[in-house]
Amino acid sequence: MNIREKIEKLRQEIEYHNKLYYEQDAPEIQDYEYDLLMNELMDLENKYPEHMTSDSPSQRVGGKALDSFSKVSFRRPKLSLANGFSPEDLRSFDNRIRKVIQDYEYVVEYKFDGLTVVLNYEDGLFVQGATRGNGVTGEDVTQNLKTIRSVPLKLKGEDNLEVRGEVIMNRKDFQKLNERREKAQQALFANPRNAAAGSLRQLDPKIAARRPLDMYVFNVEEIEGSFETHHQSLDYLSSRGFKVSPYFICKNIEEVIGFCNEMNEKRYELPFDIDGIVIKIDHLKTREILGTTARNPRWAIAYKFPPEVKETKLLDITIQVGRTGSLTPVAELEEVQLAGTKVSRATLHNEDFIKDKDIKIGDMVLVRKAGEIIPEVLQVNFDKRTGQEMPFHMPETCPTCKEPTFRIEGEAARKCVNLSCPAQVIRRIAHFASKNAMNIEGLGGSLVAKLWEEGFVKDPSDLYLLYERREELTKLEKLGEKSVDNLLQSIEVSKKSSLHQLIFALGIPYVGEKGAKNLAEKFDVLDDLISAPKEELLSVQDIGEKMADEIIDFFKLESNLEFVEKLKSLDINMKEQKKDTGQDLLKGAKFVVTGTLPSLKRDQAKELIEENGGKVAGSVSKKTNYVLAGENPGSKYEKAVELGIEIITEEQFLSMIGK
Ligand SMILES: NC(=O)c1ccc[n+]([C@@H]2O[C@H](COP(=O)([O-])OP(=O)(O)OC[C@H]3O[C@@H](n4cnc5c(N)ncnc54)[C@H](O)[C@@H]3O)[C@@H](O)[C@H]2O)c1
Ligand SMILES: [Zn+2]
Repeated sequence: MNIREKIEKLRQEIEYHNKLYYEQDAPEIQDYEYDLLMNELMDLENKYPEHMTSDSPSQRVGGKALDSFSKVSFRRPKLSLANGFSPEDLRSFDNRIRKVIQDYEYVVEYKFDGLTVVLNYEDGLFVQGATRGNGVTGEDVTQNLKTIRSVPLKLKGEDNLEVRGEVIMNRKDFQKLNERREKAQQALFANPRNAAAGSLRQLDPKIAARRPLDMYVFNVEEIEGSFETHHQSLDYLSSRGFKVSPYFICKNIEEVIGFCNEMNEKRYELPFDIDGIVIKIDHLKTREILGTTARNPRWAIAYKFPPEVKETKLLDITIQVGRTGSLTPVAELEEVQLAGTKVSRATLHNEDFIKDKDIKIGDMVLVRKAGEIIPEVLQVNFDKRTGQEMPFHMPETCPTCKEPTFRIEGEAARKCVNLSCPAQVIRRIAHFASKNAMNIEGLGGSLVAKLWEEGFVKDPSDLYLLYERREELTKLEKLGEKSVDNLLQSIEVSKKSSLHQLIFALGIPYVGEKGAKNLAEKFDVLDDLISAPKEELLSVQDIGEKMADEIIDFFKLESNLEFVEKLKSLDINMKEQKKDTGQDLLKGAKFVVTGTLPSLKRDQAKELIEENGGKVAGSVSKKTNYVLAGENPGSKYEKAVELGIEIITEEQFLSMIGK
């Protein structure tokens, strides 16, 4: 790979994670790992400025504002902060400032791990609040913000001002919310930050109102009148009724570093998550002298805490059998507090990992919270070896079904290939019922295990016969009449799930949610997928060799085909319900809506476009077919003229769709 390709690959990887984090509030990797990727990119771009592009993720802030919300344009861009990861980083930040000025003080604040919002007040009344979006355009979440008790609706005073702050969820509230969701068998939030972001960006304010959100303000963005220092402005906000970020004044960078180290130890004593400390120049005139780059102010830096690592004893290694039969070794640990929660188990990935790291039972090991929920063992502390530790070997037979296990050439995992292995069957059924698969509410792992143990289900298709045994079910421990009826009801409803849900539910190895969607787009009925030759599979978006082979192997198995036939006989939907888009008058046409239309609200115009099979984009590009423009259309209009894209009025638009 040459440098340009390497940079491009990093950018794509970062864009992928940006989408998950900013648009879906569901990251796959830990922030720390993301920050490492971003740093690598910025280093390469610094070293090879000839490969710098203005659309690189290193040059932009945040994600994109979703179309489902009204947009808010900011008068001044909402910048991000430069990051530092070590005392050295902080000292070089300080040196850069010292080259320009010599006399200054720092204010340090917690770096709240939540979602940035910008609030506007007119004559002391809260009028509008928005997420940061991409820093230039945010999402209007005023209604949801109004449900947060720490957001003052009326200030003590009739100010016109704009403030910036962070919406967060306190850790205790987060735990309670997840407990409730677990009971209701709903997907859990990975951490308080995602829970806060997901809640604030709910389309239904009633749902947002039920989520325990909190907010801290940390900056005055605009105000009539002026302050000398940042900390005075915070005191002022406090006097106006805002809940303001606590701050501490530091005389020099060594004091700052001391504070960062102290807070790194004590961060979990706070009721909310912080992911670092923000260090800012206090004097506002000094800030002006230092100025900003495209992305960050030069007068501030965010010190990010390293992920917490703890040492503990590895008591034992047990084996978990997954849905596809993979055996995963699990570390059973002496309980430790890690990242604010109690941890007593961690993943050891596979047998190569254990061998490479020379991990033995009885070792003292270092553990870290990786990914989002599951902690991992990093390494052994060899200094503490006593010689009493026991080597570990993966079992030759499956711990659940006792059948022999195998390791396939080129794969890391040892597998139990017995398709009727109870551990696998239970996990397969739970997967089949899960939210993004057939979405059978109320049917989680523990209930599936119980149904299996009591002989109610042997494979997922048996779920659809449960109604015949309603009486028996109501006698099961902890399952009253009401919950049995609810369960049967949601099983019935699940029969109508879309084809892509069904494909995902089948649990074909490597075919995730996205793959299933792409497949369902290409093959309208399941039988077409089953009989598709490899070339045809390869022509589907994002389906590569490996996935194509897995799909073919899956449908080669007689038992899988029988399973599909059984589902058919039970009346399970096998077709993709294409959204009924009326007459498809605008099929595939890409629209951008701009300006104030004479009669339609922007959302209404969007709805009409989509109902008729068209697509709506937020910005004008070469791919745009029509720009629907009203009064005061602004820069999108100019762009359309520049690119020679057809500009239409509301009247013309309405006649296109026959109205
Ligand atoms: N895990 C992932 O996949 C993924 C993907 C994208 C981004 N991220 C994470 O998102 C972050 C990047 O987002 P970012 O652009 O918001 O930058 P940032 O987190 O590096 O820092 C800037 C933000 O800090 C916030 N902040 C909190 N307390 C503050 C205070 N007291 N004063 C000033 N600002 C304060 C503000 O919202 C500000 O926008 C990184 O932490 C990154 O790791 C993670
Ligand atoms: Zn087994």
